[in-house]
Amino acid sequence: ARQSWGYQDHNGPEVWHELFPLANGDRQSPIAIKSSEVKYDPFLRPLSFSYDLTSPKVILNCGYAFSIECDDTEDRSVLRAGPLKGSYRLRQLHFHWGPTDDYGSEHTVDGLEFAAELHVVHWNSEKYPCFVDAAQQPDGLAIVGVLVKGSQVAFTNFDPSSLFPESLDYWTYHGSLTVPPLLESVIWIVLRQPITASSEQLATFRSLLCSAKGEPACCLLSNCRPPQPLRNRHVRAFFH
Ligand SMILES: CCOC(=O)CCc1ccc(S(N)(=O)=O)cc1
Ligand SMILES: [Zn+2]
Repeated sequence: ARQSWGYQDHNGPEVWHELFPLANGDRQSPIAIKSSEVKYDPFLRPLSFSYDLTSPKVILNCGYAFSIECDDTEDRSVLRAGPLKGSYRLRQLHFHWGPTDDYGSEHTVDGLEFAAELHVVHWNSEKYPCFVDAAQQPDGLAIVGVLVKGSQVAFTNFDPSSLFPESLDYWTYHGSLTVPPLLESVIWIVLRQPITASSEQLATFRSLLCSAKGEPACCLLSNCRPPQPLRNRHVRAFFH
């Protein structure tokens, strides 16, 4: 089916509310993180993850990005601890980027926009039977956001933690999917330290097509949603 929404003027983030009223919800993502306004929470624990190299199955164009889809029929690749209660099962990972290396991340830090952003998506497999059910619940999903800045980088394996920076310091807040259906079911864990990608890698992101087969080729030059109102939310920091 043709995508009802996208990132162009006629179907982009500014008009998503017409089809998805949750766009104006009270826990939307991404947000602009202001490090002076975050609050250190001593009860937050370090992140704990264990990823099985055989979990990733396919890489595909999901319309709003390219995503690496994982086998989530059993608890082989999970994220635990951090701000979470229980364990969250790896579902997929994907990136967001912009039309140039100057911006493209979804979360911003102190007004700083990064070249891109990696999202590693997990669902609460202790409380819910599947991803789609979990995606409807306020504590259903846990997504690790990794900021990507432009430059040279080498990474060689599928293990998502190979894309994590050396420091696992993070901010956390309650938010939503950043693309329709914009479900407000996400506990966001945004790592403070960015990773790096080369300009060529970022240009390759932009070569992904958002047009359907047989249609004139149209490149997905940008797939980042701007920051949304914080409303009545606090961002907590794992680090001082
Ligand atoms: C219930 C069906 O919902 C989906 O398929 C959503 C998939 C989906 C997962 C995560 C994200 S993000 N950018 O917030 O990490 C967006 C979309
Ligand atoms: Zn995403």
